[in-house]
Amino acid sequence: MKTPNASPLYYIGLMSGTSLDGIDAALIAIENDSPPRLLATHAEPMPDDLHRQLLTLCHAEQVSFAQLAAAEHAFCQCQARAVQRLLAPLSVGVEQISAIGSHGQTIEHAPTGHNGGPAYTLQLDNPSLLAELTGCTVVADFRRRDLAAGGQAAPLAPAFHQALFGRADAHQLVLNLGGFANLTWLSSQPTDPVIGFDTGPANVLLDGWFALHQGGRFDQNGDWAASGEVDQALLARLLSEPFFQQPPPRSTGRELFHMDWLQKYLSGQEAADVQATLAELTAVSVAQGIDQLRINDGPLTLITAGGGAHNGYLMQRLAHHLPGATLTSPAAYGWPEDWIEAGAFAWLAHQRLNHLPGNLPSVTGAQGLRVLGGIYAA
Ligand SMILES: Nc1ncnc2c1ncn2[C@@H]1O[C@H](COP(=O)(O)OP(=O)(O)OP(=O)(O)O)[C@@H](O)[C@H]1O
Ligand SMILES: CC(=O)N[C@H]1[C@@H]2OC[C@@H](O2)[C@@H](O)[C@@H]1O[C@H](C)C(=O)O
Repeated sequence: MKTPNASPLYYIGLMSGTSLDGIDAALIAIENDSPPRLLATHAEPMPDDLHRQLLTLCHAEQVSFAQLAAAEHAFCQCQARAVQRLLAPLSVGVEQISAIGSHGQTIEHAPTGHNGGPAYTLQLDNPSLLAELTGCTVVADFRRRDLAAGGQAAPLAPAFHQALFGRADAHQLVLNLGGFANLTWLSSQPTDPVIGFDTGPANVLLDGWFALHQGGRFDQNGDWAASGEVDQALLARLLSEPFFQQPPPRSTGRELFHMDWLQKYLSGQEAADVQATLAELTAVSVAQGIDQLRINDGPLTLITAGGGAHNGYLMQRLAHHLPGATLTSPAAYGWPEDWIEAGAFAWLAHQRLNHLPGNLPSVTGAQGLRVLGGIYAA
C-alpha cells in the first residue's frame, strides 16, 4: 500500500514555447493519487531584446559562443523573475518547492538528424544558474533521454494529458495550439496505447507573417486573417509538404516551418489572404491528424489548449473542418488553456524526483519508458 503524502508536494513548471511569447510559470500541487492541481500562474513577458536574440539563434547559420551565453543568461534571468513573481503574492515559499521543472528554450529540433548527422534536440537552458538564482532544486534537459532511446523527444505533454484528462468512461482527444500543434488521443481502455504527435505549424507562421506585414507579436483573435480569403491553390501547395503525410511518431519545429519555407510557395498573394490560408493550413492539418487516428466511436470532444485557442478565427475554421465535434476548454478540469504545458513540466519534475518515467514510447517511438531529465540540487 502507498503511504499517502502528509501534505501536498509543490512543483513549479517553466515553459517557454516555440512561439517565444514569454515564460509561463505554473505552481502545481501533487497529492496522493489525485490528478495534479493548478494553484497559481504567472506569465513573464519576454523582453523584446531577448525575443530578438532567441529568434536570431533559431535561424542562425553561424552562432558565436558569446552570443549563446548571452542569450542563455538573459533567458535564465527571465525564468528567475517568473518564479519570483509567481511566488510573490502567495504564502508558499521557495523552501516548500520540491523542484522547478525547466523546459528551456528550444532552439533547434532535429529528431532524425540533419543531412545524415546524428539526431539532436537543442534547448537553451542554464539549470545551474537557475538553482542559484532561485534557491530551488531544478530538473532540466527532459527531451534528450528519450532521443537517446531512439525517440522523437517530442511531444512530451501526452503523458501529462493522460495524468490530467484520462478517464475510464470516455475517450479524450487533446489539442495544443502553440507555435506548433500537437494532438493526444487517450482511449478509455487502459490497455490501449496513448497516441500523440505534432500535426504541424500553428502560431509560428501566423505570428511570423503578422509581424512582417502588420508589426506586433500576433494577430489578435485572428481578425486580420478573417479579413482575407483562403487561397485554395496555395493551401494545396503548402499541404504537399511531406511532413503532413508522415505516420507517427512525428514532431517538428522552426527548422522546417519558417518564413523562407512559406515564401517559396508564394506568388504575389495579398498579405491578408496568406494569413487566412495559414490559419486554414493549421485547421486542415489538425483535421487530417484526427482522421489519421481513425476514431469511429461516436461524437468527438476536443479539449483545445494553447494560445491558439484564443484565436477566434482559427477556432472557427477548426470547427468548420470538424463537423460534429465539440470544442471544449480544459478549464472544466481546472486547467485553463494557457497553463497545461507549464503544468506538464512541473509534473515531469515530480516524475524525475520520484524515479518515474516521463515519456510514452507509443508517442515518441522510444525503445521504452525512461526517467527524463537531470537534477540540479538547490
Ligand atoms: N488573443 C489571441 N488572439 C490570437 N492569437 C493568440 C491570442 N493569444 C495568444 N495567441 C497566440 O498564441 C501564441 C502563444 O501560444 P502558446 O503560449 O501556447 O505557445 P507556445 O507555448 O510558445 O508554443 P508550443 O506549444 O509550440 O511550445 C501567441 O504567439 C499567439 O500567436
Ligand atoms: C522540440 C519542442 O520544443 N517541441 C514542442 C513544440 O511545441 C509544440 C510541439 O512542438 C511539441 O512537440 C513540443 O512541446 C510540447 C510541450 C511537448 O513536448 O509536448
